[in-house]
Amino acid sequence: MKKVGLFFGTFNPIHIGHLVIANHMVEFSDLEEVWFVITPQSPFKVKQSMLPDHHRYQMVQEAVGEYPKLKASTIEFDLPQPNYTVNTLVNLKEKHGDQYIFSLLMGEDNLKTFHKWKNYEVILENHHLYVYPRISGGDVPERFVGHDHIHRIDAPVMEISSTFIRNNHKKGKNIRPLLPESVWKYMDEMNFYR
Ligand SMILES: Nc1ncnc2c1ncn2[C@@H]1O[C@H](COP(=O)(O)OP(=O)(O)OP(=O)(O)O)[C@@H](O)[C@H]1O
Ligand SMILES: O=C(O)c1ccc[n+]([C@@H]2O[C@H](COP(=O)([O-])O)[C@@H](O)[C@H]2O)c1
Repeated sequence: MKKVGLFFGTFNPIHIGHLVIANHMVEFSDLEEVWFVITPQSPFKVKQSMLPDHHRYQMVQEAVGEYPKLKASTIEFDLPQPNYTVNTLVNLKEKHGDQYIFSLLMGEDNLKTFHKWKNYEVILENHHLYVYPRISGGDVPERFVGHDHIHRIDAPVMEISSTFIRNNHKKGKNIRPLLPESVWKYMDEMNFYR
C-alpha cells in the first residue's frame, strides 16, 4: 500500500509555500506521494474572490507538472458543497482504499481550528495528520498536543499566503517570486485577481 498525504486547500492560487510543504513531505517523511485536493467550497470560507474550480485546478496542475510525486485531485468537484473533509475521505477510501493509505497535511493555522471540523474525531481516529509550522493567532487546543496521530513537522516557517498574493497583485505589486513561474504566467495571462 502506498502512503499518500492529502493536502486539502482552496489554492486560490497555489503558491510556493504549498509546493515547499508538499515537496518536503515526499522527500523527508514516509509519505510517497502528496495529492493536492482542490476544494470547491471550504466550510470556513466565503465564495467571494474565489476563482472557478477549474482555474484553481489548472494552476495546481501547472505547479506540480515537473514533480512526479505530487498530484492534483478533483475528487471534491463532484461532491456536495460545502466540502467536508470527512466525507471526501470516505469517498477516497471507497475508491482507492485497497491501494493507498491516506494521511492529511495541513498548516498549523488549520490545526488550531481542527476541533471545529465536521467529525474531526473520526478523521483523527482513522488518519494521521502532518502539521507544518505557520505563524497564526491562537493556540493549538490542548487535546491535540502530543496526540499520537498528530505529527509536527520540523521545518522553516514561511510567511506566504494566497490572500497576500491576491491583495498585492491587485495593488500592482510584483508577487512573481511567490508563485511557481508557470502559475504566475497563467495568472497574469488570464488577468486573475486584478
Ligand atoms: N505558508 C504556509 N505555511 C504553512 N502552511 C500553509 C502555508 N500556506 C498555506 N498553508 C496550508 O495549506 C493548506 C491550504 O491552504 P489554502 O489554500 O487555504 O492557502 P492559504 O495561503 O492559507 O490561502 P488564503 O490566504 O486564501 O486563506 C492549509 O492547510 C494551510 O494551513
Ligand atoms: O471538514 C470540515 O469541517 C472542514 C472545515 C474547514 C476546512 N476544511 C478543509 O481544510 C482545507 C483548508 O481550509 P481553508 O478554509 O483554510 O481553506 C479546505 O480545503 C477544506 O477542505 C474542512
